[in-house]
Amino acid sequence: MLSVRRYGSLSRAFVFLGIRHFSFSRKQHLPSRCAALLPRHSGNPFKTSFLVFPHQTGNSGRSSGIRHYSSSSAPRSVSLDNSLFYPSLDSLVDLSDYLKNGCNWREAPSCPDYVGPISIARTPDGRGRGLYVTCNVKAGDILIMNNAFAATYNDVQSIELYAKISAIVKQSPEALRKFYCLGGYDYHDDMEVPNVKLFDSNSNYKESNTPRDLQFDEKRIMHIMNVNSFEGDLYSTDTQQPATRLTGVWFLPSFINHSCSPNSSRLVVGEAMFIIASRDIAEKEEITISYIDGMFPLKIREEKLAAMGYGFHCQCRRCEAERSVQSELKEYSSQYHELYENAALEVQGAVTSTVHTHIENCPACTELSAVYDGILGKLNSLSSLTNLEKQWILGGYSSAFLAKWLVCGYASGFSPPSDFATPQALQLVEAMKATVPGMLRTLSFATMLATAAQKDKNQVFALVHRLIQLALDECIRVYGKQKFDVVSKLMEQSAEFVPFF
Ligand SMILES: C[S@@+](CC[C@H](N)C(=O)[O-])C[C@H]1O[C@@H](n2cnc3c(N)ncnc32)[C@H](O)[C@@H]1O
Repeated sequence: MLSVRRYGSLSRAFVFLGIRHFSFSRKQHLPSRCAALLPRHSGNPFKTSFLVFPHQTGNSGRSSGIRHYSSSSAPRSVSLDNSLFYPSLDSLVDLSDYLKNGCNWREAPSCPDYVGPISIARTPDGRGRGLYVTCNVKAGDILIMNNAFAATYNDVQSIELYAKISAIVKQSPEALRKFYCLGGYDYHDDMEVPNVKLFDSNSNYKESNTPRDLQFDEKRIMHIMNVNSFEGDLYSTDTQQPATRLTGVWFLPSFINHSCSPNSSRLVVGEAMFIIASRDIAEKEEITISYIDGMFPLKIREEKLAAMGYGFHCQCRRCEAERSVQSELKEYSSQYHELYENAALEVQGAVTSTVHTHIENCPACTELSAVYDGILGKLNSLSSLTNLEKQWILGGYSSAFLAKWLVCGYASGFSPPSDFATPQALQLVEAMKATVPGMLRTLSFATMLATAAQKDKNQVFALVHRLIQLALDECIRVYGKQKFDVVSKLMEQSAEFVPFF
């Protein structure tokens, strides 16, 4: 079955095909969500037999930005960066079978707790405490594997979660002590910075000055739970089964602050949360995750964060850069805002329909595509922004491109492929990776493009190669470094996911 979720008052439809992957975010406490089931699409035309990798000889064609490829400049043979495939997790836990078999949460392996090179420290700018890396780490490195302190299933109101937490902390002063370390009560007053080892079950760390006589305080516990819980959907490989919603509190991930251009991603395996570096992170840099789906323009991101009830105004570099040109982008931002929901419904219709939907019947997708072209032109003319800042803004408008691209793709059965794997599409993959790395949506888009491009013998080789590299690279940012056969299977599976929702 294809499950469709409507997202609170914004009525945004979220469609997942394949029912294999999960989405996981900070728990949203304000609007309630309901789930509905729709008939399953008769088949995914994007799913194809998977990529043949180019010969691994000669020079790498890896390039750093948005490029135009001409057949004369295209290298005829390339090598792939083998470091993308090395398994660094093997000694801790082997996720290979779980990942290759479609991430069925009911078959998730048990994962040990693991605390990587991290420390907790106060942020310099009033965001409370944060997590920092204590050495340079590489994209794909696992920073944390943390089993849930408490977790519940399909517990929309978190009533069971509260009961579970209460029972644990009433029984164990140690658990109460750790729980009270999380922010959420008397928040900005003399907030303690606990030693990270307190949360490392593999450490013998003992506190020298353990606070005494901590009292069970219902309000405080509820508040901490609300500020720190995550929720998301888990899927089984039985496509008739609706998603199961997991809600829980994980200690160390609770110290991670939000950024709209984060450097880490989350992966949930059973009840264990993995925090994976989704970029290279330098020693002493703060670890950040996105509490929301960050692939939206500023105004929508602000709305989403406000809806979560945290009450903070994001001042990350991406938000500040976008605010600095808000007046120049206003027209596009408002049009995007107006059109997005209808475009989402049109894409949803195209994906679920058993007959091909034509783009002429999708006015919102068509108009949104013009908004994308407009924003692209505007960004090119803005000299006050760096290339990276432009990519951040473009990444936020990615759905404006993807809506029409997907409808046309579904209508044509993805033929001829050269129509779809264009330098402009590649440019967007690069922007999405630069904006929120480690997103399944980007992996899926890059994989579809690479698969399509590869089918066309006339396609410029450098473009195909670059797309494959981007997809491989995104795969380790979503799932951590895995063996080559696992990465290959994950990429194949990712093509079943609709890269829009
Ligand atoms: C899950 S906690 C993160 C850890 C928290 N800083 C602490 O010291 O416990 C979420 C809270 O951190 C703060 N926070 C997280 N990201 C922020 C950001 N980008 N800007 C301002 N405050 C932020 C907000 O107060 C939010 O309610």
